[in-house]
Amino acid sequence: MSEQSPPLADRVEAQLRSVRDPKAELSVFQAGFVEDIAVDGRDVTVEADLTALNGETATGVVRAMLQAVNDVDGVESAHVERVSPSSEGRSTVAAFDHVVAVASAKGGVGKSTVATTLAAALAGDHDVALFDADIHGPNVPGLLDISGPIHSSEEGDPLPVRTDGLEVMSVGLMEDGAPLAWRGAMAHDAVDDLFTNTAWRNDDVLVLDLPPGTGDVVLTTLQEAPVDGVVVVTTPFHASVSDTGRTVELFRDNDVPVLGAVVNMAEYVCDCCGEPNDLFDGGALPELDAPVLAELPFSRRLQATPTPGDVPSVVAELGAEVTAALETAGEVSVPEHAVDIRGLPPEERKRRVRTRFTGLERGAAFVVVSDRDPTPVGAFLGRLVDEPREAFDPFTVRRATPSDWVLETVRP
Ligand SMILES: Nc1ncnc2c1ncn2[C@@H]1O[C@H](COP(=O)(O)OP(=O)(O)OP(=O)(O)O)[C@@H](O)[C@H]1O
Repeated sequence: MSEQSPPLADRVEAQLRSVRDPKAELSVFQAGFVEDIAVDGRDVTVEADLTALNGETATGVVRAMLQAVNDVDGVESAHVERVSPSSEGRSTVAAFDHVVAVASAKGGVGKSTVATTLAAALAGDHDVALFDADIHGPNVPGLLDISGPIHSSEEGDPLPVRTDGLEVMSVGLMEDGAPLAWRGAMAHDAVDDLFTNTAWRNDDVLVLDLPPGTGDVVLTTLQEAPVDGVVVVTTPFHASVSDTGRTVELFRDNDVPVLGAVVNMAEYVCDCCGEPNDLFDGGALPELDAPVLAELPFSRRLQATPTPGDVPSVVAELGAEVTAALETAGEVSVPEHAVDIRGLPPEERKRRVRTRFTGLERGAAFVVVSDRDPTPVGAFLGRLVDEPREAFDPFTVRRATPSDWVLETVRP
């Protein structure tokens, strides 16, 4: 605060405490909006960072602040200057403890609804950020009832919009609605730029709302970002579940761990009689090779703007399931007979593989768990038993987590 005229500055500050953040019911100080109060004679300038508020709300808060300052005895002129915060102390994607992506095989199944309500559920216990990577249909701002523009920090980094402690970034927050007109590389570069440079303050969990489908943008994002796992959203409709099954397979083939599935619009509970009704009459559904994390009903409550930390119980349960899945997503279950060479020096890796493999009977299963791609181990195994690589059948290598690979074969 300025050193000039402390008594007037104190009175201005006291008066400003009556101005509230209309969304959070906090004073503008508690909400962290007031950066500085400068008093020059009878002129007062309040510096305020209102980047967390949408345009209309911010204008209302500025008006209320001006009114409050003007009401203070001794003030001749009042000004409110909007300032940008600094990126200092903020982090980028790499800083998050967990990154969870929400995907769907097709559009319109409720992917963005699941992403936003999941973020709101997790926000009860964590500092959560939500990134809307859906270039052509960025629905997240609408679902959360927030709007842009996106502000930049003093360093020029894009700042997320804050709503009840949840941080949100979306191309849909850009002022002129440009994303809808973007195509291909331009759109991809814009999202990439936002994804890489957004200066987050929250750093526990980042929820990523992916575009629908399994196009290049989706796969590249999943492979480039430090994603712990994906939640896939489907409706309980035969074709939707089959498509989702293929999506799960594709993610696994591309080394993306799948945390589980959300079956959305599972049933509709009648407002009048409370009777649950199926919305889709598809008979028996195909098996999904992923655990079902939640079955969400079709409900008007799920169409309403979610409140971070205060979500319907079915969504809170989804949050708990995802939290539990994230805890184990970084772990790979090592079969008892596997050779675990993670973290070992090169010579020790070779020694363990040699000892175990040469001790096996023909036809016995052999499994290696490694912290790097163990494909070259195939040639080493061949030399050990003087067999060509083709003699190893089956021979599979899969990336079980972002940092664990599993090699499975049989001694020829
Ligand atoms: N469980 C539900 N109960 C009631 N309405 C729902 C539910 N899930 C989704 N909706 C509604 O369905 C519409 C589409 O949902 P949403 O935008 O989440 O789908 P999406 O899969 O993200 O779509 P897109 O493919 O456009 O990204 C929205 O109006 C949303 O409010």
